[in-house]
Amino acid sequence: MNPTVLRIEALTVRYGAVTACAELSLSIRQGEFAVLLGANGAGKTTTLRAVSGLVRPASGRIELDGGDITRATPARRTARGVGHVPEGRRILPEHTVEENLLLGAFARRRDRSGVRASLREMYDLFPRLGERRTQRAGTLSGGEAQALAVARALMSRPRLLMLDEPSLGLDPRRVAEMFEYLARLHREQGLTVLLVEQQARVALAYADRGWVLDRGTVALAGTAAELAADPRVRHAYLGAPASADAV
Ligand SMILES: Nc1ncnc2c1ncn2[C@@H]1O[C@H](COP(=O)(O)OP(=O)(O)OP(=O)(O)O)[C@@H](O)[C@H]1O
Repeated sequence: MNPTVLRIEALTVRYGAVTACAELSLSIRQGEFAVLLGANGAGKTTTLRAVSGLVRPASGRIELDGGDITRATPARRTARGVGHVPEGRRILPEHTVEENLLLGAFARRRDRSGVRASLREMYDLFPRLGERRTQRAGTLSGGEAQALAVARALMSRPRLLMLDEPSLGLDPRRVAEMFEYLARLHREQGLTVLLVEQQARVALAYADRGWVLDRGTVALAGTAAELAADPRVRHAYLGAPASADAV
């Protein structure tokens, strides 16, 4: 069995009086493609933010490759292999495509030849970014901007790539392309992926397994096939009528 890349133990995160994660525990093994599902406000985004160090947990523990990162700075976590594509992409519109990519490799900046090689890899993977490398990122289309956000996270050579709603604002064809691309990275490079996605059908088609969060805690866990067949998931996230599940 592959080693555990990410372990979250009894994570509690509060925003004032709101408890966003309530003793949440889950773990992901190397090379898994995992998905977090759940209604709005279930705590999915907060879980990713806690792993990348953007929110401070009230209690609990987060481990990466067996090492405690609960109190590490976000930069330290990036250097240790946490890649995060936040909701809304957060690319720098005034900077060029290439400058955005180089920012993703900031922790590796001394390895100039390695960074150059990664840039070439990204332009091979996303030829449109190569064509536009001297263009301001603000001029990219929605699909290209999403590709840039993913490529920027990959420039840090993450052990774990977390993506928050990567399908947001993309048309169905681009969503399929992006998932195909992630699946290829996962298959060919063994990249470990943790995805938050509202489009449960497409996410479960690509993921190995997942969790459904409810009020900050894991309500259901299973393989992607088990979740896709579960009446509660089918009804709440896959658009199946409740009556069809009653039999
Ligand atoms: N910055 C914040 N300040 C106060 N409350 C917040 C903040 N961010 C999130 N929350 C609250 O924490 C809870 C969990 O939110 P979170 O964004 O993690 O859920 P989510 O499952 O990602 O939902 P969505 O799909 O809507 O992004 C919600 O009740 C939300 O209103």
